[in-house]
Amino acid sequence: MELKEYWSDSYHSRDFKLTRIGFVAIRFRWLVALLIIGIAGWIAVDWWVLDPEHFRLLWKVRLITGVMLTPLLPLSYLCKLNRRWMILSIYSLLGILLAFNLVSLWSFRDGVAIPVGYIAFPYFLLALLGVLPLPIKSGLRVAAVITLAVLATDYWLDSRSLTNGDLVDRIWLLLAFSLAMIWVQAGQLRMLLDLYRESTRDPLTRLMNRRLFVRQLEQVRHHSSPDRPYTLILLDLDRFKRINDDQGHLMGDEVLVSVANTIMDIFGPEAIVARYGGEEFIVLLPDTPLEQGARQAETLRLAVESQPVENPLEDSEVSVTVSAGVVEGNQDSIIQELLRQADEALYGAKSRGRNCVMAQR
Ligand SMILES: Nc1nc2c(ncn2[C@@H]2O[C@H](COP(=O)(O)OP(=O)(O)OP(=O)(O)O)[C@@H](O)[C@H]2O)c(=O)[nH]1
Repeated sequence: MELKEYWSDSYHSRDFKLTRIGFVAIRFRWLVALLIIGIAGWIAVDWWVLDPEHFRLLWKVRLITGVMLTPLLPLSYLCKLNRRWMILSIYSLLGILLAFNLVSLWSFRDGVAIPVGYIAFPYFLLALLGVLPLPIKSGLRVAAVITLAVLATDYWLDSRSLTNGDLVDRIWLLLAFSLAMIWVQAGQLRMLLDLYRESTRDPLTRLMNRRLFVRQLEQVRHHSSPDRPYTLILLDLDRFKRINDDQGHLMGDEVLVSVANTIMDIFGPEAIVARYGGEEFIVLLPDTPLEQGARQAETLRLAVESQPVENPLEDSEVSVTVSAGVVEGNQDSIIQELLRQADEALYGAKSRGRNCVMAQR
């Protein structure tokens, strides 16, 4: 994982962004549910610990806070749909909890000793938010909002008694808890990204796997229009079994990696390339009509044919060729049907003697 991926989600792929938001939504929902139970349940502790006057006010404050948190539960289902809902949900949670913190501390303005549970609440909140897999930039924003709100509350309520020493002590504690929260959040993010990559990448070629490819294809189909079709190219290495049998599986693997690199070089960053199966690759060219896609497939075929792959173990090289089936899709295409047509076109190319491209409408 690169450093910039820890920093901001603008460096994450669209698919991972959606996956992460889905995880945040689930954890957020659990967090809200636990907070509702915890804040309301704490009434029992208050009944035991507080004098009747404070208890009479604070049980109502706790109940109102619990009621205000409740709409966040259905909101968490919307927050898995896009980032804006997620940000709105998290900051609504912060707003409600910081208001709870303000009102409960204000209720002790008469000089009565504040129970430690109330003093520790913002630090407890920072610790809890560590469960969300947020990038550092988002974590810093959350920490800044909590820190500023807590310092403003302290200043407003304690302005007469807040000495420089107190202030430094509180800032130091908030900083320490904020750093711990960001550290845990970054760890969660890393774990999620590692698992995501493991489950969506082919370990040999590092291309995306079929599962992720089909999801990407569905996205491209969804956003295409009749005047902006897309092209699908299904590629299969010719007589690959022979390479494995004659030169060994290690050389077979070398060939697969080499062809994957050639595909990436020829089609460039706009193309969506995946390892579709053992010696099959698939390329999705958004905004590309069939004729243009077929021309690019032919360029690739020539490139693979002209670049023998060197054997890493001995001083020899092996010639490789590919066959390709090319089809065009639009918004109305059924994904499984499109893939079947591409397979049919590829079969046609193999039947014509291999090392050729077959385009099919
Ligand atoms: N080295 C290596 N071989 C693989 C891998 N995945 C699949 N294969 C091999 O790919 C070969 C595919 O062989 P076939 O399906 O018979 O196809 P082919 O020999 O390419 O023949 P045509 O497709 O008809 O041109 C099999 O021998 C598999 O063992 C892999 O990850 N590494």
